[in-house]
Amino acid sequence: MKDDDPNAAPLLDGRGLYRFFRVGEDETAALRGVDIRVRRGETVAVIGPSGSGKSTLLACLAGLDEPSGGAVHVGGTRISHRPEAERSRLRARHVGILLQSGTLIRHLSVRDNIRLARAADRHGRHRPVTELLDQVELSHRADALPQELSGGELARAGLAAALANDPDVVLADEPTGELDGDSEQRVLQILRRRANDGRAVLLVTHSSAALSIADRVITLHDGRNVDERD
Ligand SMILES: Nc1ncnc2c1ncn2[C@@H]1O[C@H](COP(=O)(O)OP(=O)(O)OP(=O)(O)O)[C@@H](O)[C@H]1O
Repeated sequence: MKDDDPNAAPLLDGRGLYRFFRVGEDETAALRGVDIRVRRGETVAVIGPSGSGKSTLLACLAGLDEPSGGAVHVGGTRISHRPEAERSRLRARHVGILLQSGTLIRHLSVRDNIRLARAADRHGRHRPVTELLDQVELSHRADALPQELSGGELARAGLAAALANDPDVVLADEPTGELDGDSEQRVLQILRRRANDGRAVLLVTHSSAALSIADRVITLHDGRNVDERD
């Protein structure tokens, strides 16, 4: 099967995903049978109202959380329903994560944050730190601490760390949330290029600029996919 065959195995594959949360007597069904696939070369956006399950879905796809039912495969390997240590290892190998809250460690420089992200996958496809800094146009800020960066620089530093192991899949939760137009465009261009280079990108977003780089948009409502449009 060729990579450009629409039936080729997706790089990110979540099937029949359920996630229940129990708080006291109450049970919330955050996901109720979500199916999501992102193929090589694709950027897919997930939208939906507050509480529809977007963050829960992203956490399950990243192996940060376990679905109550269904299965997640990344790069052809099952990441769900494994011990935490194994999920961490697979995550470091296959997944780059960008969270709104940021993923950088405060007391480490941008350069050391990227090194740390690389070290998480001991045998991985490490990209040179200088190349990563260059790609996000932050070579001149390599020694800065995260809190010394502007919002746009911080987002790009997080992106460099997420790309450090050349992941098959990038999962991003509102990656351009607080950014002005120029910074937003720079981050989106890097993400779009990732997909064009044959990886897969999944974005949870409300931004129309971010939606414009997506090949497909998936809408969640009450923990279910309600439709899909190109
Ligand atoms: N750890 C948790 N414990 C209990 N309920 C949770 C937990 N995490 C999420 N939920 C519930 O699951 C549902 C989906 O939440 P989720 O955060 O995935 O939605 P979302 O679409 O990302 O929302 P938003 O756009 O507001 O961030 C909500 O009803 C939420 O209250």
